[in-house]
Amino acid sequence: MTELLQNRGLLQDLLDLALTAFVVYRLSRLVKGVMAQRILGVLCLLFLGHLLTRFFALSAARLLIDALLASSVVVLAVIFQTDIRRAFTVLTRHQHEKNETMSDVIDELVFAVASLAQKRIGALIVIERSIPVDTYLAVGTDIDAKVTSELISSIFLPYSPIHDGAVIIQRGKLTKAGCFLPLTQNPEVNKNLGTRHRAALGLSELVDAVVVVASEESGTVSLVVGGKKTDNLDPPALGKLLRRLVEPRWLK
Ligand SMILES: Nc1ncnc2c1ncn2[C@@H]1O[C@H](COP(=O)(O)OP(=O)(O)OP(=O)(O)O)[C@@H](O)[C@H]1O
Repeated sequence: MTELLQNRGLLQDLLDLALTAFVVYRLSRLVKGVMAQRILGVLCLLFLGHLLTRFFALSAARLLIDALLASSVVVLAVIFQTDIRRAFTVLTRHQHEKNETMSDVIDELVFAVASLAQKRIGALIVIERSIPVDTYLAVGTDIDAKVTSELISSIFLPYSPIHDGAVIIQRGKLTKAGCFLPLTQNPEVNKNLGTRHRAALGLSELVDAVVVVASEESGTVSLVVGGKKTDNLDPPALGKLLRRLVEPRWLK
C-alpha cells in the first residue's frame, strides 16, 4: 500500500511535468512572430521563477513574481487585442459563411435542375455527405468551382463534352463532372428504369450521398438517398428535402 502511495506521488510528478510540457509546446506552436515568442519566453521564465521561489521558500521574491504572473493575463490581452479580435471575427464569420454557402448551393442546384427538367435535359448530381464518394467514381473531369445554376446547366447541355455522367458536389464546391457511377445491383429495381436512375440508386446504396436526377424522358426530378428514390419533386419540395438532408451534415 505504502509502495503504491509512493508510486502515486511519482506518477503525479510525471503527469504534472508531461502536462506542463504539452501546454508549453502547444503555446509555442500557436504563437508566431518574434515578439510573441519573446513574451512566451518571459512567461516561462516567470513560471520557472515561481517554482524556484516556492521550492526555496523565498517569500518576498515569490510575492513579486506571483503578482507579475497574475497581471500577465491582462498584459497579454492588451498586447494581443488585435489578434484576439481577429480570431473571434474569423470564428463567427466562418460559421455564418458556411450557413450561407450551403443554402446558396441548394438554391442554385434546385434552380438548375428545375430548368433542365423543364427543357427535358437529363442531369445527375451527387452531393457528398460524410462518406467520401471518390473511390466509386469512374472517369470524370476535375473542376473545383463555385456551384452556380449556370455552371450546372451548361455542363448538362447536350453539346457539352461532359454532359454524360454525374456532377459531384463536395464540401459545397462543384468538384467533378462527367463521372460514371456504379449501377444498382438490386434485383427488385423496376426493369424499365434507365441507367441514369440506376446509377443514382447504385451510388446511394454504397455511400450516404444524396443524388438528384432530372429525367430527360419524363421531365421530372427525383431525389435518391440510401437506395430509395423519391419522384416528382417540384422545386420547393426538392429544396426542403435537400435542406433537411444536406445542411446539418455539412455543418458538422
Ligand atoms: N453509370 C453511369 N453513371 C453516371 N451516369 C450515367 C451512367 N450510365 C448512364 N448515365 C447517364 O445516363 C444517360 C442515359 O440515361 P438513360 O436514358 O439510359 O437513363 P434514364 O434513367 O432513363 O434517364 P432519363 O429519364 O433521363 O432518360 C447517359 O447518357 C449518361 O449521361
